[in-house]
Amino acid sequence: MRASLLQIDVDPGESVEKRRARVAGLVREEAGSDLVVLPELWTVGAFSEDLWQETAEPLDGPTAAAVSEAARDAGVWLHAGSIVERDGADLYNTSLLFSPDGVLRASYRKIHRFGFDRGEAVAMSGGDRIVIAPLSVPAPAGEAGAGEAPAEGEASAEGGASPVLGLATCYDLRFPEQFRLLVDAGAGMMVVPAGWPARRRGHWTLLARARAVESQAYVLACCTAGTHAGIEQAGHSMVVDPWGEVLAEAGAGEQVLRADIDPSLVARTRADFPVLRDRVLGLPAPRPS
Ligand SMILES: O=C(O)CCC(=O)C(=O)O
Repeated sequence: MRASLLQIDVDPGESVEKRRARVAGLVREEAGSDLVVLPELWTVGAFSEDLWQETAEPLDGPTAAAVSEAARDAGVWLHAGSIVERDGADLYNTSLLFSPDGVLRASYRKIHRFGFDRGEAVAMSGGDRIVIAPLSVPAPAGEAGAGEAPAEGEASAEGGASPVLGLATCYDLRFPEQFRLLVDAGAGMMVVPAGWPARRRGHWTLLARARAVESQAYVLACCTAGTHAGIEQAGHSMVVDPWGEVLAEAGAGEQVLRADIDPSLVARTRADFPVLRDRVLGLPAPRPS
């Protein structure tokens, strides 16, 4: 299957409305891809907290409307990055996943809020549940044949695939326990939209690979580019395979990053090098010495 990561420049000189329309156009240009991924808070910026209240929207707000239409026009699965979601008095950093018919199939509220005692950590509420979402990707033209439904995460008898996505957002990448829960829930392809600062780019690329190796899963890590609210963004979106190999890596600026992915590699890696099987769970706490 083909994945396209859209590393969007969140330029403060471009209005939210203009960027929404521009990005919807970029999604349409990815017709032929199977999964398109957008970064975290690409409409307003992951550090533009002064804009969050006025631009917050419900799950069926203007951003969802624009990108679901684009997903339908392009016929792609779309992980639309995240929006500032308003739910009553609360704001959440919420990711949205649309199927190729434009229907919202999953949403995920970022669990770990960044900023310590500032920014997102105080302005937003945190999610309280992990989210996985199965995808079904058709076989490329000419490879279709009669067959059974595919096992999760594996190639189907029709030549299609049904990877299970595990959803996480930016700062979540620092918390391996969340990824272990996603693995246990059946995920084999972690999708991580981000607005990660350039100052810690080394952590971003290292942690994306670490989560792939320890989860024996694909990691699709899609960051923003440019500078907003005075914070230069890391860019360097990556597609990492279950062995930790970087299949594709973007530069620092706005870019469309494409990679061909074989979802069946997840099951094969886990069978050939079955490290997840050797986990020792439920160890007692250390005794005081
Ligand atoms: O963990 C980091 O260094 C960056 C996290 C971040 O920028 C975010 O979650 O928005």
